[in-house]
Amino acid sequence: MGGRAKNKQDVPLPLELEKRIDGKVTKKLNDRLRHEAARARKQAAAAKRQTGGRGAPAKGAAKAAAETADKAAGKRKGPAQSALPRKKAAVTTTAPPKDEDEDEDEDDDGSDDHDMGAPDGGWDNAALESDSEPGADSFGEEEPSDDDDEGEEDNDSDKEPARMPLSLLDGDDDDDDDDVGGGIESYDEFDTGSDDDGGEGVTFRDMEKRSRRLDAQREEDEELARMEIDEAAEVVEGERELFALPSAEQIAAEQDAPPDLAQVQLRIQEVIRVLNNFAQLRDGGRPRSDYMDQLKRDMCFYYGYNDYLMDKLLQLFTVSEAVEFFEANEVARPVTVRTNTLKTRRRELAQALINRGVNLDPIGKWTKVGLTIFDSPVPIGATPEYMAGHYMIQAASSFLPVVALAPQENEKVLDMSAAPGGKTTYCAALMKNTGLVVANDASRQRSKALVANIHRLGVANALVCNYDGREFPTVMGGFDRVLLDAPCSGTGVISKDASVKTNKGPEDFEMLTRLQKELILSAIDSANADSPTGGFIVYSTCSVTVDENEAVVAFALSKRPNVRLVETGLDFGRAGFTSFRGKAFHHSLALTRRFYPHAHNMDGFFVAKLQKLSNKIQAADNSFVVPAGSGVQLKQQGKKKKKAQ
Ligand SMILES: C[S@@+](CC[C@H](N)C(=O)[O-])C[C@H]1O[C@@H](n2cnc3c(N)ncnc32)[C@H](O)[C@@H]1O
Repeated sequence: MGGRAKNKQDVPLPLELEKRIDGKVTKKLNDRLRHEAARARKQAAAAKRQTGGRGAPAKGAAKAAAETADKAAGKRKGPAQSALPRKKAAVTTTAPPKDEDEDEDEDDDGSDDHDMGAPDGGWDNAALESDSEPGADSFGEEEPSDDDDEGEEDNDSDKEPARMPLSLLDGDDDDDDDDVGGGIESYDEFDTGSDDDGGEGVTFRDMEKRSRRLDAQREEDEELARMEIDEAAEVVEGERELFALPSAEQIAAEQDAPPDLAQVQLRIQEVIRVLNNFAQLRDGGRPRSDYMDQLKRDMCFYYGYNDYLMDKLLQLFTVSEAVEFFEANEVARPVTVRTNTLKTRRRELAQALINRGVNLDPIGKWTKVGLTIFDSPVPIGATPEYMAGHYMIQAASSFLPVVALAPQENEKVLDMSAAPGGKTTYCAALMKNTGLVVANDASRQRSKALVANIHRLGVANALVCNYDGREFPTVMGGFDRVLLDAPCSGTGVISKDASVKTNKGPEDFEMLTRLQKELILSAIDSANADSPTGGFIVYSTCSVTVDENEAVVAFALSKRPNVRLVETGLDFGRAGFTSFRGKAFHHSLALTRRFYPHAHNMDGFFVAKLQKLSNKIQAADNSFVVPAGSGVQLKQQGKKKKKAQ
């Protein structure tokens, strides 16, 4: 289990690290750093003016201002922290103005910088937006104006950098902006005050002097503004080139060190940024595979997947979308219920639950029986309505195969792997308790819940049995519709069962896909192509891997040319893959539907609908094979028997 999996709470980052994060956080941080640098310079300029612009003292103030700004920006020298990816030019992008650059190497203590910024608020921007003013303000008060001794400055620079009290790290961005504005205002006031030297009356010459000083001041301000803009551009540009993959030594050191989730999360973002703009942001000649390898390592650790599954899932998505998928798997899907229309109507059920204080909404336009439960003061699996069978707690995705199957009244329907019965009972409801639903499941144990649900929901047209689905055609056949909600790896329901992340290896997928292929052939063979109303088979899984979905359906199409894919009737979801990793599937695979937690806010799911066109299969030698199960075979055998008699 990876760090992220163990600790779903977002990770507070040290300021030092926050500085490097792409996007909103980085922008805010950069804004803050620029504010601080500008404020420091302005304060230095103010100090300079205060001393009449007489060189040395102002220089000391400016240097101190720059030092404070740099410290606030986490600027440091010395060896990079072990195993941290180095960011080229990261320091220079937030550097103070030129006249202070000479001291850049001296102002670094760096030992405790991580203490500065670990925000309590976690991985949001709150703490980032807070902690600039106190340092800058205290700087303004603390710095002696007459310290221009280089030696002393050097010594000062070796001192422990002043740390901001943690209590001061809790402000917000607005405060920050206000204070920047406030700084400028007080600067103006201060400056105006300085003109009233000695309380002398204002003379024309004074006015000229003041005017010249104001002009000089304006020029200085404009220069500062230009520098700020240049600096901002430099930061953006710098960031583009900053990230470098860790060296082998750094990776080794990282493996020996305690896990650092924040660092890994940061690197995931950086690598994705590089991969998304590889030509511009790659590090020298490093190939894409180096970045992918690092990304996989980091994501396995951060999200807690084994290498095999990580590889498999990364094949499905762009790296950015893969992260969305992994993130969505860390969040529970909304609780949803299906109204049992054998006993009530959705409106009545909703009213009854609302009367109990339940906060709910319809799931969406695509279903007339689903409700999303946002919160409930009572356990939703123990209300009187639940006990009375007015609803089934059922994932929204689990409605989809039944919607696609669309069983009709008086039909004969097979649910080949039915336990615990969410789909069986939905079929029965759509069929208004008419016809027959054969609810089969190989597991006797799981069938107990199936039977219980059938009873609770008042299903009267179901027959429960426990065959291995692979032998079903030899047991019973001639179904109008067959649902195969196949046993699968569960990669679509990781938010419900995180053990999938680590407990599925190649042998599981091999075993499962073999079983799925055998089951789908059985499901096809159990359907009657001559059904006046049906002849349909729906194959579904709660997995997102291609092996268990498109590849299984493609296999079925190749082995059973008497079926074809048809529209599922689901007007959302993504089209299935028609090719994957160099392998082309039949173009009709686009008719299958994929659902993802990050895209559809429901469990990952796959739905394919097949129509059986004939009960016979034409063999290579042009003879016809009639597999057991369709019902036709029995008739033919009967005919043969009659002939023989
Ligand atoms: C995804 S679950 C079915 C969920 C069910 N359709 C529902 O909606 O409640 C897969 C089921 O397949 C059953 N199963 C596994 N191997 C089987 C086999 N060879 N034949 C029939 N059922 C099998 C499992 O016992 C499990 O209950």
